[in-house]
Amino acid sequence: MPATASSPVATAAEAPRRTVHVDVAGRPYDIHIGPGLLQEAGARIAALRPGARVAIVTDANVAAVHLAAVEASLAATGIEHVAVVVEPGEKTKGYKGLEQVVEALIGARIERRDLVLALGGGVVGDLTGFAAAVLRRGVDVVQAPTTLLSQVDSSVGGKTGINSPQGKNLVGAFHQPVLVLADTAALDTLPVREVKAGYAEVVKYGLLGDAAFFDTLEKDWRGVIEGGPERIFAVAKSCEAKAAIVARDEKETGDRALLNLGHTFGHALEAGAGFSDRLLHGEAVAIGMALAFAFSRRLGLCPGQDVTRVERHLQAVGLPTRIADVPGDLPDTDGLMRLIAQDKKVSRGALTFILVSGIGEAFVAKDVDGAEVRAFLDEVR
Ligand SMILES: NC(=O)c1ccc[n+]([C@@H]2O[C@H](COP(=O)([O-])OP(=O)(O)OC[C@H]3O[C@@H](n4cnc5c(N)ncnc54)[C@H](O)[C@@H]3O)[C@@H](O)[C@H]2O)c1
Ligand SMILES: O=C(O)C(=O)C[C@@H](O)[C@H](O)[C@H](O)COP(=O)(O)O
Ligand SMILES: [Zn+2]
Repeated sequence: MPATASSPVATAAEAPRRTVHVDVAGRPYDIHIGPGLLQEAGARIAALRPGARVAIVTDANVAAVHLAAVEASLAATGIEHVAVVVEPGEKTKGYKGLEQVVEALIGARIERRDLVLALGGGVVGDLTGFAAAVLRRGVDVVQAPTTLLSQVDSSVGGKTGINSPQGKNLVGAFHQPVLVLADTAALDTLPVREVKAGYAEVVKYGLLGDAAFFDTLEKDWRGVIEGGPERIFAVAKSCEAKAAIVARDEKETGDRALLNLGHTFGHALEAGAGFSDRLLHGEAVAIGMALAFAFSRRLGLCPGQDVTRVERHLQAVGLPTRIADVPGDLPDTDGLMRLIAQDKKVSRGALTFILVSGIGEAFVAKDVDGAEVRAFLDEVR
C-alpha cells in the first residue's frame, strides 16, 4: 500500500497518488485519489476495520465493469462480502431504491460494525450513504466513487439522501464516510457525456472561490475531460476545496452553502425534467451556474465580462448553459418557482441564492426577492 501524504496539490505534474484529509469534527477521514485503488479496497478496508463484513452497493453499469475487481480484492484479503445491484439512473435515488437497498442489507444481516461500500456515481453514493445512515440507526460507509462527479464532489462531505417527486434530495441525512477511495482509472470506462457533467462541479470550485483554478481550467480542461495528469490534479484540487469548506461547516449553517452555486436553479430544472436523463445533475449545475452569474449581473452585482467568460468556457467544454438547451418540455415559470420554493436553503419562506460579484467570488444571499427571480426567469426563457 503506498504511503499517504496530505500536502496541498500545486501542479498537474505531481505524483499520480494523492491523499486529502477531511478534518470534520469527531469523524475525520481520508480521500485517496489515483489509479488502482479499487484493487486495493480489500487491504485498505481490512486495515481500517479488521473482521468487518462488507456489503457492496453498486449499479448494473458499474457492476459490469468494476465489481469483479472489488470483489477479488475483498476475497484476497479474506473479507466476507455480498453485492447489491440497483438499476442505473437518477430515478433509483428515490423511495423504491432506498427500500431495495435497505431490505437487501437487512437480508444480508449487515451489522452495526460491518461496512457498506458504495461503488458507483453520485446516485449510488447518495442512496447507499443514506441507506447506511438509517440501517440499524447507523452503519459506516466507505465511498468508492466511479464518476468524475462523485470523485470531485458527492463522495465527500457526508450529504446523503434521495429525491422526492416534489424536489431534489429532500429526504436525507448527513452521514460522513469513514474512507473514500477515488480510483481515477475507473473513469476510463465512463461515457464522455458523464465526464463533462462531472466537470461542471469541478468548474464550480473555481467559480465559487478560486479564480486562479478557473484560469487553469480554461487552459487545461481538455486534459481533465480526456484523462491524464490534469484530471488527477483537478480531482485532488476539488477534494481539497470541498474538504476545507466541509471541515468548517459540516451541516451547512454558513458558508458550506457556497457549494450550492448553480444548484437552486439547477435542482428545479432537474426536478422539472422528471429526474430523467434529459438533464444530468452536472448539466443542470452548468445551466444553474450560468444563470447564477447572469442573475447576479441583472442585480448589478457582477460584471458582464465575467458572465460571458463563464458561459463561453462551459459552452467550449460542451455543457449546456441555457434553459432552452434542455430537450423536451419543462414547467413554466410558475412551476419552476414552485420547485425553487422547496429548496433546502429557504428560510421562513425567504429564498437564499448563491450569487457572485465575479469569478471566484461567490457569496450567500439571503432574502432574495422572489419577484426578481421570476422576472429573470421570464426574461431568460
Ligand atoms: N452528496 C453530494 O454532496 C452530491 C454532490 C454532487 C452530486 N450529488 C448527486 O450525485 C448524483 C449524480 O451523480 P453522477 O453524476 O455520478 O451520476 P450517476 O451516479 O447516475 O452515474 C452516471 C452514470 O454513469 C454510470 N457509471 C458510473 N461509473 C461508471 C464507470 N466508471 N464506468 C461506466 N459507467 C459508469 C452510472 O451507471 C450512470 O449511468 C445526483 O443525484 C446528484 O444530486 C450529490
Ligand atoms: O456538498 C454540498 O454541500 C453541496 O451542495 C454539493 C452539491 O454539488 C450537491 O449537488 C449536493 O447534493 C446539493 O445539496 P442540497 O443540500 O442542495 O441537496
Ligand atoms: Zn451538485
